[in-house]
Amino acid sequence: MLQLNAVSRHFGGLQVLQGVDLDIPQGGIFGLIGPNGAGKTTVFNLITGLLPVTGGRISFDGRDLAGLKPHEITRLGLARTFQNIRIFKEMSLLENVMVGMHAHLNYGAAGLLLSLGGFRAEEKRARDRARELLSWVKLDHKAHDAADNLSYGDQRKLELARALATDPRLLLLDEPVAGMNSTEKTELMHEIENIQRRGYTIFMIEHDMRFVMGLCEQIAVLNFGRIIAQGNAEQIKNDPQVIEAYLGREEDEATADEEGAAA
Ligand SMILES: Nc1ncnc2c1ncn2[C@@H]1O[C@H](COP(=O)(O)OP(=O)(O)OP(=O)(O)O)[C@@H](O)[C@H]1O
Repeated sequence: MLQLNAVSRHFGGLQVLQGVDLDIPQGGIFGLIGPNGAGKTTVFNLITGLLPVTGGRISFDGRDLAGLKPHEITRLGLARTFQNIRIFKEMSLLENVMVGMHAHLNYGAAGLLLSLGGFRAEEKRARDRARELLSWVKLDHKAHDAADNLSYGDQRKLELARALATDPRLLLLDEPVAGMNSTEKTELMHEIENIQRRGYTIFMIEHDMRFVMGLCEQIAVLNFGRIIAQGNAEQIKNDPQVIEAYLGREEDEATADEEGAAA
């Protein structure tokens, strides 16, 4: 569904991605992991058109995305959430999701929110759909609350509902469980599985190993801008290069923390 072929990106002299090949198959849940600064968010920024590639090719359903603007890529059926939450805190949850829909309606978000007369029928459809999407992440009972009042975990879920509002076929999630407690993580795991069962393809970046390993059928590992391994959870856990580059580093940090605490 989504293919990256020999993709590279540099920022001045800093080579952040080199020869990245990825193939995200339709219908699955695919994970991208790697140490801090490996280049994961840059991969999403290139896919969604926020940054141009400096080499290689990205295609979605066989269509080259080069030169397309972010909103044009969204219209092709590709949506994302961000590592840093980007919701409108002064708006209700329902309004936040409805704003996400405006790319697919015939008039702008402002008209939608002001309930301009001739748009009532379409507005009702949008509202019903927004409420349905909120129910997918178990937030429909808070539809009229201000987004500002949500816990951090619920704000992440709201972002997910808003991304779904653009009617994507592929959903990119950038660290969906960052800041969530373990109950929230378990709930989100089920909600993402249900979203996948509804026919969506999911591609996520996530640091939480239990979450990634529990949810993703395929996982790719990025280290210093290169894909060093790809496989299922079992293969990734046992890959010596991954252990060295990623899991090993965590153990080093844990050991250092223990030593620090003991000192
Ligand atoms: N717009 C930019 N300009 C300059 N350097 C950038 C830019 N975006 C990212 N970088 C650099 O590229 C490298 C990779 O960053 P990126 O955010 O893609 O990593 P990441 O794997 O997502 O990290 P993390 O897990 O910490 O979020 C970092 O060294 C970062 O400083």
